[in-house]
This record gives sequence, structure tokens and C-alpha cells, in this order.
Amino acid sequence: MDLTLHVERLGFRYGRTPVLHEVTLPEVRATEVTAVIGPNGSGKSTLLRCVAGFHRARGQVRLTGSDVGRRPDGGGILYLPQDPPPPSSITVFEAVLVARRIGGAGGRRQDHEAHVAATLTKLGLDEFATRRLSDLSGGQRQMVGLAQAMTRRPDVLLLDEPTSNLDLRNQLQVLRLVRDLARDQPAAVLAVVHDLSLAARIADRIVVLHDGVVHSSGPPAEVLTAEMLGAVYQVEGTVQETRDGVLTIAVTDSL
Ligand SMILES: Nc1ncnc2c1ncn2[C@@H]1O[C@H](COP(=O)(O)OP(=O)(O)OP(=O)(O)O)[C@@H](O)[C@H]1O
Repeated sequence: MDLTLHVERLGFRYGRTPVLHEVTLPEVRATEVTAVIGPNGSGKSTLLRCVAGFHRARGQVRLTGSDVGRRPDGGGILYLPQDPPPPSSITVFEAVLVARRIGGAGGRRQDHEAHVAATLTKLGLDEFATRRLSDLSGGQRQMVGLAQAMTRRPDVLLLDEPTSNLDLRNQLQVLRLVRDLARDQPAAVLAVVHDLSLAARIADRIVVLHDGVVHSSGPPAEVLTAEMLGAVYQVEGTVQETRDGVLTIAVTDSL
């Protein structure tokens, strides 16, 4: 049976302030991407941190499937935070190699180095391999963070706004890579994405979080509606689908 992430009835509070209420997500199977959207402060990052096990939440987070624990060079749940890796004096290549070794992958050094080189190529980071992290922009370091996550070959990848520091071209490239990674590796991916049009392009399913409650979930075309924009984001908007199935969301409120 395919590896599947189950998140059921999660409840969490910071001190006395409740943030998540009985949050149940649709199952996320390996090969699939689920995007979590919602307004600022709706609990998206908290949800990801609860799934990652950083917060002790009520409810259940389970991995099922005969593949669980079978991946020799990786596995498990990996959380990639919103902030890129900090500037430091190690090179991009070293940073990704260290991430792979910390991930517990066994084997020969040459094999790890070849894997890291291939990962950097996939992300278009070849030219940065020998540069120090301290010499990179925030967006470039965010790409390195993604390379570190990919090289650890997790069963479940939790991404908190993986494109927040990236320009338009890199946003698309990263989201394509995330989709390919989910399918090829395979991995179950849960990603917080602010841009609704990008979420629609990357995700098999979208979960809308509003005040810590799941407002709606399902395929992008079902979830991204003018009604949802009004009820959750309090804006007037339109959702249009092009002939090749791309959804475009436009806010029509005047400024
Ligand atoms: N460490 C913390 N201690 C107390 N309250 C917190 C903490 N972190 C977040 N919160 C509060 O919990 C709520 C949810 O925050 P969270 O960061 O999960 O939202 P979000 O949907 O990811 O927001 P954004 O889109 O702005 O990143 C917010 O009201 C926030 O102020």
C-alpha cells in the first residue's frame, strides 16, 4: 500500500490561546501535493509545525503504508521552515552534503557527492556550488534549503511558503520541482502557499484554513471560488479557468 499521511482532529493552543480546532486534512498520498492556504494568522505554519511534531497537539498524525521506514537513504517527515538557511561560511555544496549526511543516509562519500551534485543541477544551482552561503541572496539561500530537503529524500515533505523569497521564474521552477519530487521520489507533500494561482498549479488538493478551522478542501477548481475569496479573505474576486485548465484568480476590489 502507498505511503499516506493522515492528519486527524488536530487541536493546538499557544498558552491559553486556541489556534487550531479539530483540523482534519484529506489524506496525502506519496506522489501527491496538498497546498494549505488561508489568511495571515489563520494557523498554517502552526499546523505544519504540529504535523512535524514540533508542537504537541491533540489529535493524530499518522503515516501508513507498507513503504514506511523502508527507504534506506532517507525517509520520515521533514519540515522546511519559511526562513532560508542562515548565511554562514560553508559552501553551497558542503551545506547540502551535510544535510544528506545528517539525514542518516549510509553509503560511500563519492555516492553522496554525486547525489548532491545531481540535486544542485536539478535546482539550477551548479554555478553556486562553491559559493559560501554568506555570499548568497535570501532567495538563493531559500533554494539551497530546498536542495537540502530534497537530498534527504523524506517520505513526507512539509514546506512552509517555499517560494516566499523567490522571483517569478524561480517560484515556478521551485513549484515544478516540488511537484516532480512528489511524483518521482515519491513523497507526500504538504505545502503552505500564499499565492492562490500558484497553489492551483502545484496542488492535487487545496485545504483552506480560516481562523484555525478547515473552511473547505478538495481539488483546486472546487475550492478556489469567488464565494471562498469573499468568506475567507474578505475580498471580491473572480476565478477563471483557461482552456488548458490553468486557474487565474483576480481580486476585483478597487484600491
Ligand atoms: N509562538 C507563538 N506564540 C504565541 N502565539 C503564536 C505563536 N506563533 C504564532 N502565534 C499565533 O498563532 C496564530 C497562527 O499563527 P501562524 O503563524 O500559524 O499563522 P499563519 O497562517 O502561518 O500566518 P502567516 O500567513 O502570517 O504566516 C496567530 O494569531 C499568531 O499570532
